[in-house]
Amino acid sequence: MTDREIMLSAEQRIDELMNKMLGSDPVSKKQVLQELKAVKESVHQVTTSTIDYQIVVDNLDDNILIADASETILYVNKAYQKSSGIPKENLIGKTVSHIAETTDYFTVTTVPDVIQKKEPVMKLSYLPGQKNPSIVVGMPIFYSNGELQYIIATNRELSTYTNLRDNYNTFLNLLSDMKSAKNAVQVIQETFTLSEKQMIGEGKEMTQIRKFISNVASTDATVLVTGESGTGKELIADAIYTASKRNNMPFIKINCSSIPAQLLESELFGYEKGAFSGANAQGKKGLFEAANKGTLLLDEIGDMPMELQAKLLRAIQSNEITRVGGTKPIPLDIRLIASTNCNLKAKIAEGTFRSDLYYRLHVIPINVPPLRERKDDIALLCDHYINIFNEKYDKHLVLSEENKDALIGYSWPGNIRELRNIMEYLVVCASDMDHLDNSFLYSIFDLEGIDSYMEVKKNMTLSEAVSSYEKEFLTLAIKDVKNLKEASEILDVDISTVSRKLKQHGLSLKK
Ligand SMILES: Nc1ncnc2c1ncn2[C@@H]1O[C@H](COP(=O)(O)OP(=O)(O)OP(=O)(O)O)[C@@H](O)[C@H]1O
Repeated sequence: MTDREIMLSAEQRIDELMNKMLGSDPVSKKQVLQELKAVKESVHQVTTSTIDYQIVVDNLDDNILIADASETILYVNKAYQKSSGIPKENLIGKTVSHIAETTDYFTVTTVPDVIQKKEPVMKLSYLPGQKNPSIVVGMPIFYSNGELQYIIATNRELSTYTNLRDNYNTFLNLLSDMKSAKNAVQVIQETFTLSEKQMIGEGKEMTQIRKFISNVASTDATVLVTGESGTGKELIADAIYTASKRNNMPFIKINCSSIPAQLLESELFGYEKGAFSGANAQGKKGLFEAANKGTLLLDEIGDMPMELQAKLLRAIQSNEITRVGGTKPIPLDIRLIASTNCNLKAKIAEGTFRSDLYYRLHVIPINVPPLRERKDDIALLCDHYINIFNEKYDKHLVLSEENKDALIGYSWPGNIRELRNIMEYLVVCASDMDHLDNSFLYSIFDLEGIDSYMEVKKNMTLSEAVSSYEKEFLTLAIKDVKNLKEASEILDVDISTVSRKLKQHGLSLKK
């Protein structure tokens, strides 16, 4: 039985009892008491075992109005009275249409529509005194025989939903910021994970860098590694850490440009509890604290926001940090390595990098030259990566001397990262060719690197240079050409000349 049915049955029993007492049949006092006791028990069951829904609905934040099938208002909650400014005594017992006619509160009402349609109705309405529209919803409640019993009308300011959506978007943004912050940090606990990566290069530049690494590794001096992207700055930082006496302590690598600026400070320096909304209630250790006694690599330091540069400078100068929202300095013992592919001097000149920080970091500078300036290493690096990828993909690619000359001639704008990628591509895509033609190599080179390739060819006679240029020019010109006629049109020479020139340079059109 529902609570309502229990109460109705109790009411019915009391009526019967009263009729009995008033009727001609005599009823004993004992009998009356017994009956009343049973009624009391069933009422008690309802009042003690169920939630007092009236209190709940009274205190809901949504405006709630309940009307019956004749539009008569039966109930309004506190929120409704507050937002309408009409006390419940002026509403209860009146019809919705009457209130709509006599007050300006009901500009839009759903109750008559629900009565007419016998289905939920939703409308937008401006309630007096509200800047934003509200969503008004009317819900029908039916008796078990399908007759309309009540209409429950609720309304809520639309801004609540839009705020919710904005909060949700903020939450999503925060989540994606946190994800990118997580990816921007690498924590190395032991050296062996790094030892797989060999540093290749026997040329004078790499020999000097190796010597430098072995000299500085044992000290705690700050190192600033500069060089173009892909030249091996991170590998050098790894080598310094591996050879240092801190190699059994954590090595934390942070890519400053990948952590969203608004998170960088708290990621680096940590925060105290309650420092900002959304923060962990207990506060959090920053990466500086996590790297204590170990090594910290600040990669892409040139992208660090100016405000944080001041805090970083203080931390380096005083060997202590203060968490965001905190006042207590925390002493630290960290070996710092910074790296960048930016020209920090130029950044200082344009006012985006602090010169005092630059000089604090520039204690031991290591500049890694681009690959085009250490050509002696190119063939070694190619062989190194070809071996690695041959083994990985179970292939047997061998580069010819001619291939190596072309690879040495290329200017590698993406440096060793590009070389590594091209070697992987060759092993995967060209190891089944009978002969790896240089024209295939040119076709996968970055055009930027090919342009500079032309500039770097020195120590040649004019006719050698012309012939070499002609070959490369033809290689590029016929890259996407299907037949000799098309090639002759592009080059503006007759077909027999194209054919002769291609033969002379050992080139052929793509099948
Ligand atoms: N001397 C080297 N011998 C073998 N591989 C190298 C050498 N230097 C770099 N590499 C490889 O080249 C790739 C790029 O190196 P790394 O990430 O250290 O460059 P980076 O200068 O830090 O680049 P970025 O500035 O873009 O972060 C890596 O795969 C690395 O292992």
